[in-house]
Amino acid sequence: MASRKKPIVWSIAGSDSGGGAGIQADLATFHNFAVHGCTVITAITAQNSFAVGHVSVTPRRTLAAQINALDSDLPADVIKLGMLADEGVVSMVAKYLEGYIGFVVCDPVMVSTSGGELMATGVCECLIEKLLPRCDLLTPNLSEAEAILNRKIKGLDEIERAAADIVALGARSVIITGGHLTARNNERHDYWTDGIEGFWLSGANIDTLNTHGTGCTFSSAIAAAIARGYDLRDALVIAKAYVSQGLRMAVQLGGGPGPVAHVGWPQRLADFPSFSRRLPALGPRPVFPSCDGELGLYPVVDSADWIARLLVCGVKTIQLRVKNLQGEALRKEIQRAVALGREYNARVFINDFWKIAIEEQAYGVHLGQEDLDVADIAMIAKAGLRLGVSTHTYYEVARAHGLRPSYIAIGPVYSTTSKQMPFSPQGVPQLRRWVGILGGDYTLTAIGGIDIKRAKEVLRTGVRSVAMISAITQAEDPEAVVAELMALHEAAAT
Ligand SMILES: Cc1ncc(COP(=O)(O)OP(=O)(O)O)c(N)n1
Ligand SMILES: Cc1ncsc1CCOP(=O)(O)O
Repeated sequence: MASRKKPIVWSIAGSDSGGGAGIQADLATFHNFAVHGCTVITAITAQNSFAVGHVSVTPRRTLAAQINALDSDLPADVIKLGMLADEGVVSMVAKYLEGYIGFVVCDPVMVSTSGGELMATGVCECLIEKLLPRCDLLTPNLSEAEAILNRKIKGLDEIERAAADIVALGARSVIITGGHLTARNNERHDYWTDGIEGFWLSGANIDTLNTHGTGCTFSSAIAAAIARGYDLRDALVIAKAYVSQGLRMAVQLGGGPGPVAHVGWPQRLADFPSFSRRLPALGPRPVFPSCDGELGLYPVVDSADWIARLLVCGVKTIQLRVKNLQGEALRKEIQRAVALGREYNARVFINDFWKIAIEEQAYGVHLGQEDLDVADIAMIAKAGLRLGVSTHTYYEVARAHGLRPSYIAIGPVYSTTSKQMPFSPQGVPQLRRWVGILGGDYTLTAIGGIDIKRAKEVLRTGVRSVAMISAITQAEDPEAVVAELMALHEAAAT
């Protein structure tokens, strides 16, 4: 028998006869994420787009039989919890989870979009006491967060406190979704925290009445992405993009709010959220100048001598990436690099040292994700420097997108020996996907393990720039390699 490769996700939730939410939305989502969905149906609801007419909670024996049937044959990689209806269901699920070691996402479903009660009174306390401590992630909307905390949350400014308080009740982490909170800068903002770290995901404010199944779809998309091996932060970004896409494409099917659409992996940048550590300020973001066209071949080198050597060859984009100089020696190296850039009319980016780059009026700076924690981004923009940002994952792209930089670097495409990397190579298919999502809005460059042979396949993805260290700096004849690489870039551009 073939071994199983497809991850299994269970949905323990209620059936929505209208097909827009509950188990039905979860299975549609699992299908789009190419995971196998198993179901434990906690209740049968008779509902349409107007109202929940009837709720029949699954008898205990039937509930237990479903769990046992799956547990013995189709064990879950991830479990998603939705409508848990009453205390008996919550208790039985909590008991099962005591022995379960996988990831648990809980959407604390309380009220349907049409206003119908989906959780009996008093069950919330039971959920907090018995289930919260076993939830890796809770995904309440505003009213669910208020019910859990038993207090009103008065707006975006109170969300961080509320999320921390929910974590203090026992959940490992929480994301409060912002669909019912006021929009800011025409975006909706979700906040995640595990009580130590926190971040905001801000996505387009989509004006639609067809929001039925949003919470179910969001939580099941997170569960599916985790089962597919994504880190939680990536899973949140992907799931938010999936829901935004679903809201944008949703159509009204009955007389009331229509269901969120389930139309595959998100593809459009407009659906992707941006990621930021703080709630985005009101008003416009800092603006960075463009790179004046495609970057082309982009050597990353560790000295001004290398810059001089490669600019003579006609290279038009280059980065000074110095790791072993400081003080006056560092400043002198940067000054020389900037002067060479002016002399050869080339784009010289300075890695890491953004303050000196500003003082020396460099063409641009390149920052990694850790640098973003400490750099004064507004100051770089105000000084008129270009900004390039490294990205390795979905959430890092979401973070870069929040800054609207001059270019985004995507890597590592292949494994690299030039830098210790906590990330697996993204591969050419994922690079192609990034080109599809980002290419219309951002100047891009691909980096990591690329040599002449690989550059051909990398350029075939549509990316118009390849950044490299070792293939150039460790070549026997760097000038010849650069000439060949520049020719490849030119051919790809025509
Ligand atoms: C074009 C380009 N892409 C990525 C990087 C990596 O930058 P960073 O993440 O800051 O890591 P270090 O270069 O500092 O090791 C880069 N330098 N250039
Ligand atoms: C700095 C950096 N960031 C992502 S991959 C990488 C190293 C690229 O070096 P090489 O081209 O030698 O693989």
